[in-house]
Amino acid sequence: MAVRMDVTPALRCRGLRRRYGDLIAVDGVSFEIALGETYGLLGPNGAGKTTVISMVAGVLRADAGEVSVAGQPMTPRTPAVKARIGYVPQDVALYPDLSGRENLRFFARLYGLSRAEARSRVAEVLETIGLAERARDPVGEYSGGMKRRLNIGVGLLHQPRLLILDEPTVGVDPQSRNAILASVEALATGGMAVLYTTHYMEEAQRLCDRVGVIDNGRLVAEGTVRELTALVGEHDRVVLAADGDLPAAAEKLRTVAGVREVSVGAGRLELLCGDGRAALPEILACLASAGVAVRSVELREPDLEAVFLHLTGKSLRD
Ligand SMILES: Nc1ncnc2c1ncn2[C@@H]1O[C@H](COP(=O)(O)OP(=O)(O)OP(=O)(O)O)[C@@H](O)[C@H]1O
Repeated sequence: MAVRMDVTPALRCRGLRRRYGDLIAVDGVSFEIALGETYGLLGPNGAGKTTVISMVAGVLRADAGEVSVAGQPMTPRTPAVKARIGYVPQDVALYPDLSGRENLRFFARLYGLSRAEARSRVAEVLETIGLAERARDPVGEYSGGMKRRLNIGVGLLHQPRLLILDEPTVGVDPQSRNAILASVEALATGGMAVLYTTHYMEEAQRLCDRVGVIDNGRLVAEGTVRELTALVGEHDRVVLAADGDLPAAAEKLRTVAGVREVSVGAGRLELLCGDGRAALPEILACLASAGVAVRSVELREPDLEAVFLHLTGKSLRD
């Protein structure tokens, strides 16, 4: 007998729409997140990421569209569905005079955990967010990044199946940024579905199993990083700083297998290759035989920045 797999997604959104006055902030957004999957919404400031996830989290009414969590439709009358979600907004709402542990205990009790449950759950969460050692200090003395981490901890207290994070690393120091990324990775490995918004393509590349590229309120592409970079033609760029007769060397390089284009600048050669890594040994041998001294080599593989530029004609960065 065939085994039936449960393929109900952790989250399904269909046709989400929202306008603010004349501005259509979100214009028919649909996507799904599987159990244990980390899905990134990647787009520049103002693309509509916060509006999408506020609707997903049930804190903003959609003008149209549907959200279901683990197969259950979400409506204002389904608090049990909301309870499966941990939503971590950009704004931090914590009590500065209370310690990190006291803040978490307060929210745990608010979520209805018993005193004993709260104590053990708070201890677990402090480990997950890497703040156990600072748990006794008042939150007013925390760095911005530590406050962000504690905010994520609040979203984890009730053990949600789906964690929604809205640009959790914006304005955060590098140490906290790393701690946040590592926590998300650990949670995903533990089976949590994660919806992560960011305008940092490095974060999307590191964390996300699949990425939805959002611009002007629309999803313009979706897929794994590999699938998305294939959209731009999968050309690697090899940039060499070199001394010698570069125009003559460029002529020779054009005959090397895998090299598609060669351009020459002052002390610099730039090559487009199908697979830069594979072509590199022959490129270097060719340059050596042409009497060119190579000072540095840089291999740039296509990234999500290139994908975004390709799809929208704009840069992700401001
Ligand atoms: N309450 C509001 N009233 C009017 N316009 C709004 C409101 N909230 C958002 N907008 C507008 O809707 C669009 C989408 O905003 P949103 O915050 O969802 O984008 P975002 O991708 O999350 O950007 P950011 O990275 O800056 O948070 C923007 O043009 C924004 O100015």
